[in-house]
Amino acid sequence: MEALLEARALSIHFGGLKAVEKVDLDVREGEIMSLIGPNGAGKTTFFNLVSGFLKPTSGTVSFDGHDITGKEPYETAKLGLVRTFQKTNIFADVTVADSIKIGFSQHRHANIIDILWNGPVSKKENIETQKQADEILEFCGLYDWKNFLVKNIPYGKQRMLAVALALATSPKLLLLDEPATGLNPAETKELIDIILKIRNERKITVFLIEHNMNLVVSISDRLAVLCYGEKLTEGVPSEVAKDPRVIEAYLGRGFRQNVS
Ligand SMILES: Nc1ncnc2c1ncn2[C@@H]1O[C@H](COP(=O)(O)OP(=O)(O)OP(=O)(O)O)[C@@H](O)[C@H]1O
Repeated sequence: MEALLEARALSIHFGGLKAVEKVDLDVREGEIMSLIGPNGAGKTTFFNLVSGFLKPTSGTVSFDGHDITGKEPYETAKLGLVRTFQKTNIFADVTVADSIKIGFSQHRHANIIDILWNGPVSKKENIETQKQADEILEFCGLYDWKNFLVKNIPYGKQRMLAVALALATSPKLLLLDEPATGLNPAETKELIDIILKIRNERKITVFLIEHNMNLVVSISDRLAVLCYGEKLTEGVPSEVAKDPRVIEAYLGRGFRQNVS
């Protein structure tokens, strides 16, 4: 499998703090890869670096054959690298259906006159957008909530909406930052099924940060482990779980029990 995302010697220092230090990491096309590590290990900072929300102190990032080092988030998103955030950052006062339609708007071809007068290109696109929006809502288990205001749907559904919004942009690589945070067991199970479908049916590569070890181990093809900004190791979950350095990093956090 080819690497879709390649970080090489990627570093960022905040004053004296080496938040990410010389990390080499590949995410291969078609895989589900997880980035794990104790609190403060540098996981979110690493996501911010590869998605353009932070500029590296040194090192490079390439995505789908493009050097994206230091590029802005909208530029990486245009190339197909799209992320969600730990906290939901979605519009609260629009309906679920409308927020998804906003996600599709970047793909429209109708010009402004055509849109204002609902001309033939706009009409066709509206029908198409409606169809695609319904399909994504169905895919993410949100169809029954489509006419609710975002602020009135359960928290777990808001988290799924963030995933649906990212999917609406047709990404090649989806970065999910702690998608299971705050979800109950039933919602977590639903999330696992949806992540697997995103990769298996939509063929989208998934790279996630997650503290829920049962989730990580059950869906990931490979794991990379960060600790104090450095990559400790990477590999298939069963191997990583046996690595003494990983056990040491997680000592007292129940990592081994969760994966055996
Ligand atoms: N903008 C910033 N300025 C200064 N320090 C920062 C900044 N962003 C992150 N840090 C520090 O960098 C380190 C790594 O933080 P980061 O949030 O990436 O860790 P994490 O592995 O995602 O942690 P968690 O699992 O708790 O979310 C922490 O010590 C954090 O305080």
